[in-house]
Amino acid sequence: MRLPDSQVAVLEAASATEELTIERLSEETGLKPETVTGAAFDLEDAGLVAVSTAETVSHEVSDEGETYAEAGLPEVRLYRAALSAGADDGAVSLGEVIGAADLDGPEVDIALANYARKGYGDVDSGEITADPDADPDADPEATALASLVDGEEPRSSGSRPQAGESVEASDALDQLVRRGLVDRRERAVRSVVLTDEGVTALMEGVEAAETVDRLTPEMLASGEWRDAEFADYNVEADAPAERGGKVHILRQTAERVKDTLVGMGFREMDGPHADAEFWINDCLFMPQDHPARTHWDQFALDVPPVRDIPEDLLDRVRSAHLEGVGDDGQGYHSPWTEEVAREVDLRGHTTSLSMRYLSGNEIGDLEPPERFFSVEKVYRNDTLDPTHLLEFFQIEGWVMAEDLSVRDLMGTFEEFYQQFGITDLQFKPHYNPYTEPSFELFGTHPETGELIEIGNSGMFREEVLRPLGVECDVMAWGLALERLLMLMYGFDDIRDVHGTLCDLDLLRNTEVLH
Ligand SMILES: N[C@@H](Cc1ccccc1)C(=O)O
Repeated sequence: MRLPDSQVAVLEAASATEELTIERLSEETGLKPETVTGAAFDLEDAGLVAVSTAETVSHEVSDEGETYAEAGLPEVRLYRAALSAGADDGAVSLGEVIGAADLDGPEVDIALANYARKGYGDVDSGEITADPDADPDADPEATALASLVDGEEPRSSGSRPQAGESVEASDALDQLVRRGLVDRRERAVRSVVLTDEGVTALMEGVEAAETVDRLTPEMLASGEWRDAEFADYNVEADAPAERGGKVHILRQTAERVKDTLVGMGFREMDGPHADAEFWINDCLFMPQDHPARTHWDQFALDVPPVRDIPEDLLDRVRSAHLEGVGDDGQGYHSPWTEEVAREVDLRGHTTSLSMRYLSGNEIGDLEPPERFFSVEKVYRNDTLDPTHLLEFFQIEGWVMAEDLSVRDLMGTFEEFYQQFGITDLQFKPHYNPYTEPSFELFGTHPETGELIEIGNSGMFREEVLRPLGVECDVMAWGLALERLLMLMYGFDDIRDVHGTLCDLDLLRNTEVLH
């Protein structure tokens, strides 16, 4: 890494374990404090050091304070002289004592102003008395002044006493400030510590760039700027990354899927997430004792049963289950009750929406040709693993037309997936209670090369279509949006995009192209 000299010097002088003040770094680098501060902030911008600021108060003895520290405070000198003159026994002449104390000019007023205040004695009508119990050696102001002159800070901050410091010492210091014997300075002390990145940079090696990256007041003052070679302004330098909010890639891809299907002439379906088992299962000719209907697979809700199921449709579906459809149709020889049909589950697939639309229940009776889709959430009580969550987005779709064949179904998938760059679809014969024939769809994972199941499909059977009142053919499917995403972006664990384990970099950096 190449950095301007001052930054290299500060980086090398800084510690990873101890915060060093600008002053200390200035001593160590031989650079001016302002230069160190500027370099420290630049290094902080680059993430190599952290700069912290503490407000501190310091005290400095003024010239007058220095004089008194040496000669004694005027009031103390007055007291000693008064004692020598016997003022502890009775009032003596003030003039004499002042002369003996060697006070002149303003010192006289200062001595008199502080003498009585500090309990050394009284001054009245040209005479002075001294309190024999007063102890000039213990004068708090003199003590505080002496320790400041010795370079000790009697206290560290503020005008209030700090822990471990007497009120007396704090008051004494305030008095000294008020008397102009001590100057109080409040300032911000900045400290610098290396960050992990800074340590890494040092280990990898930093070099001083020969060029100057900024004009400083010192360079202007010294004329050094005339010979300096200035670094080019680097418009490609890394700027701090700004991350705004972003629509989740799953949502973005869902939108793209919707656009694609709309482009293929489909209309969107909409409907309840919690629905009657009737729409989720019974219309689909799933026997009421079908394993996927148990609560192991679908989430059952403990809510009142659904009432508004069209009676005639209910009768036709019941009859399909019990007696079958058509002259040689066979129903299931298993029990079927309306109570079960009216129970409410979280939908395990959005084929419930297809049933609602195909039955004419949503937007009235439909005439072929028709195409509908939805990209919506479904819920299953699956065991969590890299390809299963308790909920996922299903791309539901169907085409209603005269004389449809499996070729139409395959051709539709090829056209759809091609728009997402997936051209190696494989079809496997499958079984669904509601479609015949049925196919599972597979795609190859771009990273692992594994075949991944991406959907399920088929031609709805008579037992489904006749009770719904549909006379022509309907081909249909349910595809997993998350699996499509896996093939598009190459991640191999669904939990990378969903939930607490999600891969934030993947979510931040993946571009969904429309
Ligand atoms: N409902 C099926 C998908 C599907 C829909 C329509 C016809 C065929 C299959 C599933 O969830 O897997």
